[in-house]
Amino acid sequence: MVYAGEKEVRELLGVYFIMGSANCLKNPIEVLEDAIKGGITLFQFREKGAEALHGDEKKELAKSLQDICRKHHIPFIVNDDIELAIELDADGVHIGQDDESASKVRRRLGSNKLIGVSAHNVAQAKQAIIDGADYIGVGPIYPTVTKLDTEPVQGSTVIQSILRENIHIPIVGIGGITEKNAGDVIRFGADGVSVITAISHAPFPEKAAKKLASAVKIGH
Ligand SMILES: Cc1ncc(COP(=O)(O)OP(=O)(O)O)c(N)n1
Ligand SMILES: Cc1ncsc1CCOP(=O)(O)O
Ligand SMILES: [Mg+2]
Repeated sequence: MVYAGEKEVRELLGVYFIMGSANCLKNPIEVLEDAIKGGITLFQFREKGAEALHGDEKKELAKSLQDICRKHHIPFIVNDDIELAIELDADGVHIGQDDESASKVRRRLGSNKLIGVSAHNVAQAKQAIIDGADYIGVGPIYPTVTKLDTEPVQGSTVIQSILRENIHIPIVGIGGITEKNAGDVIRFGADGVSVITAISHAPFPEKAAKKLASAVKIGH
């Protein structure tokens, strides 16, 4: 998939669903299919944590989820695992400050893949641009129980300081985002919201994704 540019990336970030097998209360394939029906715009495969799959099992799940994404024209992003992303010809990767450097990843993936970088302050946002990132993930905006090793909760502060400095890069908020606060995250200045629990733990993931999509639309 080749990305036309920044406007398209901002639109793709709208409702960015992140999931691995450990996050799901039911079959991840069903969860993803429901989330797509509900209107997610981007998907990240994040197979992480004590219960996560490894090796061939991880790859097989990734391929099944990628097939569903392809069928519905939803870009498929891989978290952390650059080798897997290259092997599957994924649409992109998301990396954090402790992962492989974004500039190296850009050189490895070439110019037509989407690269997201986690940024926790203005300096990291500026560096992400220099390194060739297409978007930054900023968070945790609210308290989250999904990731234990996070930076302190930021609320609106980091997004607003990035915007105040006129740093120009698509931004997605992450951490503790629900249908109730998603609109606020957009009003802080984010282009979209990324969620794990709000969709993967919802009794009806399709409904949850629909409500998030509508909150994001209203927030804009
Ligand atoms: C969209 C998005 N934003 C931030 C993150 C977090 O990445 P990272 O800091 O590398 O932490 P892990 O997800 O790897 O535990 C993300 N995955 N996606
Ligand atoms: C991966 C990640 N990075 C910062 S917070 C977070 C977890 C977000 O999960 P949830 O939407 O369940 O709070
Ligand atoms: Mg990471």
